[in-house]
Amino acid sequence: MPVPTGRLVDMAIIEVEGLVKRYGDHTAVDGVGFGVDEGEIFGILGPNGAGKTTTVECIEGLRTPDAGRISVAGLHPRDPEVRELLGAQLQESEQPDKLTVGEAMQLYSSFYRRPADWRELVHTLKLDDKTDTQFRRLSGGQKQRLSIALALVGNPRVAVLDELTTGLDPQARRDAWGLIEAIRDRGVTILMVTHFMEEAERLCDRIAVIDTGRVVALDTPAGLVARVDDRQRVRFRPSAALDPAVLTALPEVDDVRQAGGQLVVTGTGNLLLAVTATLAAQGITAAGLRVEQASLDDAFVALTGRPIEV
Ligand SMILES: Nc1ncnc2c1ncn2[C@@H]1O[C@H](COP(=O)(O)OP(=O)(O)OP(=O)(O)O)[C@@H](O)[C@H]1O
Repeated sequence: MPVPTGRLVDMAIIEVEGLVKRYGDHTAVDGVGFGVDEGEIFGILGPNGAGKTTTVECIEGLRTPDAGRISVAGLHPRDPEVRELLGAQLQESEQPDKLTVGEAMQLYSSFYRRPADWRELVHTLKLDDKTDTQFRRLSGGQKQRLSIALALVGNPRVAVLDELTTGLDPQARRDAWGLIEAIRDRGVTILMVTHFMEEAERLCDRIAVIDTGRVVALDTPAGLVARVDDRQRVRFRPSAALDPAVLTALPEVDDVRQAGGQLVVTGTGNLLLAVTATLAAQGITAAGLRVEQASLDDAFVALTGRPIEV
């Protein structure tokens, strides 16, 4: 009898097939499927309300799917063993106000058979000097770091991070990215939910783009961008007010966005010529005109028909 091969059989630590979850009449997750390989950082990227959190909550065993199949290391999400091998950082992870960092770490350690050394984790997450600090006195970045430490205290094989960097300032976000990479380097597989393109592009080995409850693409960041390789972006400051409809009417143009005082026009073909000719016909000059290559943002627009909204 042939031995089954292929990534899903050999390597996927999380397998999701045909996942459906409804809330009343609303189908929040509509047939989602993907496999997460051991050791990778796998991103679920999509706009607000796309069904990302619902998907990961089903994987974490927190919600019961209406249809489909999920396995975590070959186990059902509700299998008690999954609690030992999957560490979840929840989107809004609050702790009792008066609980200190050290108390929270000790409490969560007690839930697991083989907990990590919590003091070492606190050190890795740069919370050493906060072990006696109450939760309510932590900054936003410190609370986020504590939530990662709590997700890792059970020594999981898989960490699920949901919108970990939302609400953080740019420096704290970059620090969190470094931490996520450090966690992966410890051999932990990471499933992360994000709606930040830059974050997905920088961290993820592969990304499932989810829109209105469906996976619209699954690829490496470079693979997603390559799908829209012929796409370009023209950026400029118009010398006078310009109705974006004049540009969106052009066959070369897919999207026009205002970014500060600039217009950002995305499209294909001879986009630059089409835009500059239209501006000239309107008697408008374009200051600081730049042409840029496709990015993950463009791939997202191409895949979903609209920019991601944060
Ligand atoms: N408990 C619930 N009851 C009813 N509707 C819900 C519930 N949880 C989520 N929804 C709806 O299901 C859809 C998907 O929500 P979900 O939180 O999974 O999306 P998301 O992609 O994670 O978005 P966000 O980034 O805003 O968290 C949304 O329309 C949301 O309003």
